[in-house]
Amino acid sequence: MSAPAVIEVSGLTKQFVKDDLGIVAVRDLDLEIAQGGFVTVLGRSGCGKSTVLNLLAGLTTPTSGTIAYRGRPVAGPRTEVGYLTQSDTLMPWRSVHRNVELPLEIGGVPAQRRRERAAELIEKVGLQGFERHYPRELSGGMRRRVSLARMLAGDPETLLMDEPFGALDAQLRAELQAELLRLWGESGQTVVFVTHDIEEALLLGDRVVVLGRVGRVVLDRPIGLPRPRDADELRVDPEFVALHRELSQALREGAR
Ligand SMILES: Nc1ncnc2c1ncn2[C@@H]1O[C@H](COP(=O)(O)OP(=O)(O)OP(=O)(O)O)[C@@H](O)[C@H]1O
Repeated sequence: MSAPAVIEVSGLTKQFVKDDLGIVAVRDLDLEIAQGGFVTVLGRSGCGKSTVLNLLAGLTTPTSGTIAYRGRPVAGPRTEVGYLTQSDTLMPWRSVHRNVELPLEIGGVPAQRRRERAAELIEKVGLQGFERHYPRELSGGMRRRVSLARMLAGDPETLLMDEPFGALDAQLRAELQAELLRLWGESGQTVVFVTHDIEEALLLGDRVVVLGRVGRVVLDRPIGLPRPRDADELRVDPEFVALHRELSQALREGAR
């Protein structure tokens, strides 16, 4: 039996108004995200990926269409859903440690447990030694990692991630991808991961949804590559090469 849908999107349209002109960012999108899946959403810049995630997170409302989370209409942000946005949302007046602790503080977790959990997560994202630094004292990549740790601190059942590793160097990206997969494998969390990188989409996802202009689904296919997936080995794997070609073709088609 297939896993129940956590997110169900139907006929989703989002139009922005700028200088009296309507800009359609997403038109008539249908999408179901099954519980426990790792879905990568692949698309070129401007195709509406962030808009879709903002809508799924309940940060903006659809112009038309519906979004349901576990069968209930999405009416705003919810604690079960963690969202790692493209832009930096760390609190500048809080140290790394205090930023990571924030969701635990909001959740009423006692101070001692909070400290331990935050320390664990800071280590996981490779930032031990920087606990007392402030966001302005960190590189862009380090700030992304703090944001990742903060999101994980809330222990959300669903993770929405908008190009979380795009700004990182290749080595660190590979390490955090592996860490994310490990966490996902252990937790049964549902992940919707936006990227414009074909290789990343294939390394991570058990399903890839390719979006074209205005969020049109150009391709939606399961990825059966065995795990763990090693980038160096995959690059010479005929199945991976064929998938890479298929996604590349879909991206081109989506741009039309
Ligand atoms: N607040 C807004 N007001 C007006 N137009 C917007 C707004 N947000 C997004 N858009 C427009 O909607 C379209 C989709 O933008 P979106 O940020 O969702 O794309 P994206 O696929 O995430 O791009 P990227 O990969 O570059 O982040 C773009 O044409 C963008 O200009």
